[in-house]
Amino acid sequence: MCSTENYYYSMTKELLRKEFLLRRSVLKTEELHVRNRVIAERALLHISSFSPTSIHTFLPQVDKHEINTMLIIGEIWRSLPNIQIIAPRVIPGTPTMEHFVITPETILVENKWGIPEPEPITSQISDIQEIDMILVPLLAFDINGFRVGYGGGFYDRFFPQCKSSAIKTGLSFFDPVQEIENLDKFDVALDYCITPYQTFHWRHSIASQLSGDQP
Ligand SMILES: Nc1nc2c(c(=O)[nH]1)N(C=O)[C@@H](CNc1ccc(C(=O)N[C@@H](CCC(=O)O)C(=O)O)cc1)CN2
Ligand SMILES: Nc1ncnc2c1ncn2[C@@H]1O[C@H](COP(=O)(O)OP(=O)(O)OP(=O)(O)O)[C@@H](O)[C@H]1O
Repeated sequence: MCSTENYYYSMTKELLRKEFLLRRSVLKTEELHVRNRVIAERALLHISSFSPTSIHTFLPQVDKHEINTMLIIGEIWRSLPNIQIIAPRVIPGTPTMEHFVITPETILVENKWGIPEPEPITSQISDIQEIDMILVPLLAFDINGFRVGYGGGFYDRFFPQCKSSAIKTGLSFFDPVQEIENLDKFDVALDYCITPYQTFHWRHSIASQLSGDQP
């Protein structure tokens, strides 16, 4: 796919949230379908290239036009069954997530924002130190790998709990912006970001871009 939507500007997190929530909300069903499919294909190639044993992923709010990670999860369950999938649950009233192993049998319940989460009593709690790769939700990201989410700070609290070798891979329907103006000391940069157009890579803090065909 080719992008005609490059954003060469610098904005605050608050403005980026508004702008990219809007851009996401106006994507038509067919466009969402195509972008989701291409991102899932790229993500599966990316995953295969690292042979992780354990992947953490958000569970999507598809009606809010989040990236449909169920396409990725379903394919892993079908063709890479040895990979353990872990999904988060927000501990109500806190800025913290807990994390559960999910299988096709896992009972999911919606939290107060409508986000599907593993039911905590019947699901198996996971060991965060086992996670090899994290598929990270975002609204916008910049060319240095910093991201903007819904503003809860959940992922910036979660990343330092993970082992340092865990690969943080963002998923985005859109290209990066030039700069997020108001980063703070808690912001943790991504290692990779997969868009429908290319896979960005910042491992070892060298901002580089892989060509479109590479995982
Ligand atoms: N699918 C999914 N799961 C995820 C995340 C995500 O981005 N996507 N999160 C990523 O961190 C965490 C949830 N983060 C959230 C942070 C703030 C608000 C929030 O403040 N919501 C507003 C309403 C937002 C709206 O619907 O426009 C509110 O409660 O007023 C919601 C979720 C954990 N699980
Ligand atoms: N590890 C942390 N310890 C304390 N405060 C934190 C930490 N991480 C983030 N915060 C604070 O949480 C608030 C929200 O952070 P930010 O705006 O970066 O959220 P976000 O990355 O958009 O949200 P999310 O990670 O949930 O998608 C900010 O005030 C930030 O300083």
